[in-house]
Amino acid sequence: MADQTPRKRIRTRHFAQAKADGLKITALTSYDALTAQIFDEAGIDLLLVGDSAANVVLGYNSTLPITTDELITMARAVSGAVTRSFVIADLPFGSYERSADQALDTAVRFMKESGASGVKLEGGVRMEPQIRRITESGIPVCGHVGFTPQSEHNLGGHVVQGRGAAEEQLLADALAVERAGAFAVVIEMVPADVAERVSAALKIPTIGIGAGAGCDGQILVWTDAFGLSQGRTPKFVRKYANIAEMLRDAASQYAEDVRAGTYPAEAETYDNVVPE
Ligand SMILES: Nc1nc(=O)c2c([nH]1)NC[C@@H]1CN(c3ccc(C(=O)N[C@@H](CCC(=O)O)C(=O)O)cc3)CN21
Ligand SMILES: CC(C)C(=O)C(=O)O
Ligand SMILES: [Mg+2]
Repeated sequence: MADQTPRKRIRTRHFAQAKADGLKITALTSYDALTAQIFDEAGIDLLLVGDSAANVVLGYNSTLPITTDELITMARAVSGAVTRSFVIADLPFGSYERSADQALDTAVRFMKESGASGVKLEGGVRMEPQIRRITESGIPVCGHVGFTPQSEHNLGGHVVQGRGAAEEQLLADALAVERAGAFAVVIEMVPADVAERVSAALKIPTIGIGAGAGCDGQILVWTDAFGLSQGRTPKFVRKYANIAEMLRDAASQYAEDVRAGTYPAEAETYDNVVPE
């Protein structure tokens, strides 16, 4: 979608317009002000303060433990750092499943306390009441269907969704998200032909992750795409940089200079002249 030319703040209507015009939507996760400002300057349309922060920031092995308070702090940092990107935050596991009321309470907290422009939650048909209640309260919602990491124990691990007979359920889930009023939907780890069919069937844009090029946009966890995540990354990740190597080299160079006494040099030191 839109190159960097218009610096006007992105709104939900721009995502609808992008789909109508056949312009791809660009999205990345962000968890702090430093990366948010850089991705905003780079022209990324949508920044997701994902519960993947549980994995890539906090070092947990699933997204389940991260809390609403923790994500709100990160969402506030990201929201405050952008001038153009549309910022949404994940509703964490346990903060919306019980009822539409619970979901609205959590979504309202994000809007009041973080300055994000919307929220994302996982689930299709089963989350229709939640999505409807939040959108009817004036809060943009992004859905998330296919592989939904908060349900990984129920899904039996990181497993591709929507294959074979499961294709119809996936389509039903995506249609439910649209019917409930969402402005977009993330489709995760689904065969490319299935995601393409869902994208064609929906009026709202689809944002794929491991769902092929037929989606209306793409999202990746930034630490995966730019080489900061440790260990093996999912098959769908393309590595655009090796930030981990750059940081390691910079840190060991610094340590070497300190040990050698070559840092700090005189120019990096204060003299003892009392100012007038
Ligand atoms: N760093 C990170 N990247 C992500 O894309 C991501 C997260 N964290 N946390 C939340 C969810 C979980 N997701 C994941 C996590 C693992 C696989 C994965 O390991 N996939 C394997 C195949 C399945 C397996 O063998 O476990 C793959 O090679 O694609 C995929 C998506 C996507 N999201
Ligand atoms: C992978 C994306 C879609 C996500 O939900 C996250 O980063 O938490
Ligand atoms: Mg998430």
